[in-house]
Amino acid sequence: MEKSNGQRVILFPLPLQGCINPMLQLANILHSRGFSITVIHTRFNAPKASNHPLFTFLQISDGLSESQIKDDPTSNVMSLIAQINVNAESPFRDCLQTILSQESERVSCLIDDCGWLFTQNVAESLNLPRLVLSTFKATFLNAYPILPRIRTKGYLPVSDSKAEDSVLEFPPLLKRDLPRIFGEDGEKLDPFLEIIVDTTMKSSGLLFMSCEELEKESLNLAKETFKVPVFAIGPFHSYFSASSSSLFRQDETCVHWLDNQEEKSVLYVSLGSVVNIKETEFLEIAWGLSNSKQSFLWVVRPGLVSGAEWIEPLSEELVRSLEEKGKIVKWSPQQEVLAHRAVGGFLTHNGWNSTLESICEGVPMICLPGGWDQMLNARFVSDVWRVGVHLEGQIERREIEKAVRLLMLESEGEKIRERMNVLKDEVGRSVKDGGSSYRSIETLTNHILSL
Ligand SMILES: O=c1ccn([C@@H]2O[C@H](COP(=O)(O)OP(=O)(O)O[C@H]3O[C@H](CO)[C@@H](O)[C@H](O)[C@H]3O)[C@@H](O)[C@H]2O)c(=O)[nH]1
Repeated sequence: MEKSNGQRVILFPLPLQGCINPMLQLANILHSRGFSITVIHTRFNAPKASNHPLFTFLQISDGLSESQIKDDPTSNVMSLIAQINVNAESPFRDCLQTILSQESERVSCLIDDCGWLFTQNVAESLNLPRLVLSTFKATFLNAYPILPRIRTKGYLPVSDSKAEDSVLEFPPLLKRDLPRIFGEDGEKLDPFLEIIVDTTMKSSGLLFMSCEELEKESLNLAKETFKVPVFAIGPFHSYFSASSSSLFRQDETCVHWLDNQEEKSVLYVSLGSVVNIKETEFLEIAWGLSNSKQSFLWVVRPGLVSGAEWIEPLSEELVRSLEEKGKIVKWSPQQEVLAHRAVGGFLTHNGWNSTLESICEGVPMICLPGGWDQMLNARFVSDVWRVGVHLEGQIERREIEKAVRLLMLESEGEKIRERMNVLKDEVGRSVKDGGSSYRSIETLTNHILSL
């Protein structure tokens, strides 16, 4: 850490793994620039304070009952976040007020997730500047003001003949991606989107875990759309690993298992912390992996398969065949896995963190997005950067086997890998001394000090 600058920043992540990881990376970045850090967090999905001894952690009530928390909370993330957004406002205000009245250091600002709906009002009422962290790609947040229009424009439902058409308002999205962005009750999103756009425009700045090398135009557009200073400060994964903020116990045995595998021979498979799949889809993935005859490390998060505790839908015969070439774990130290010399591909749901981590480690992808921003990230991976193969939603054993073999064995896979190495180097330069994100962090530091 640089010498303390005598100022404190308060951070407030949304209680989801994909939002906690970038917020704690931001905490590390700011701490290295001399800021003291306080993290306010809910009881649900509380980060492990003991992994971050340099920061102060304060827990507030989220108003969720024990049964709500036990009852697979990821099964409806939207409704969960909506509830916490109501329940946590008053405890958050009390907590912030107490910090401001007791803190000996100057509190320069609050930085919280764009998914919090009440924080801008609370911060304003306490005269505290607020900055917003988007844990999505800038291109996706830029679409928030126009998503309601796209939904009602007549693109939905999407006919087969139009599925491959581009969504002109939202490139590089294809019309076939839209149903999985809006889900069944897309109109319910509108009020949230409106509040997020409004509160972001009232904020003192907008941060992205991204860099100019990945999305210069979108970052410029974000400045125009939200009319606030924009800082692209990532991806800092190689400096501050996301592993330290893992909410689940990471199975370290998979790293020892990887140690015994050949260079770039293993496909890593993980669908992140939120996506749920049907049992039939789970079995298709299992057969696809088994039939591909490639080695794999597969994260099956308890709760991933709807209606199942873990891997019980797999027959003994299928487990035996899977174990010949692969290993299944409940949760992995993902960054360490992606950085391992034995890993040669990543079958992913394209959450923004997983997508960035894969790029940082130069691992080409097979895209199986579940919904929301993942649809857009997957299009960038397959159609724009061309560093992955898109399954186009076909969770079907032959398609999976074909994609795995293409990526891991064929010359087309080799070309994808070469492009990924180029992208990895470009993105890697952004966070090095003098790179675009490095400079953006300097500007951000000065901005915070000037608030
Ligand atoms: O076995 C595992 C699997 C994942 N991870 C980590 O968990 C995070 C997962 O984040 P992400 O890839 O973004 O996926 P989600 O957990 O699904 O993230 C949610 O939040 C993201 C950021 O807002 C969005 O991009 C996603 O669509 C949304 O589902 C990453 O840092 C991974 O390294 C592990 O440590 N071990």
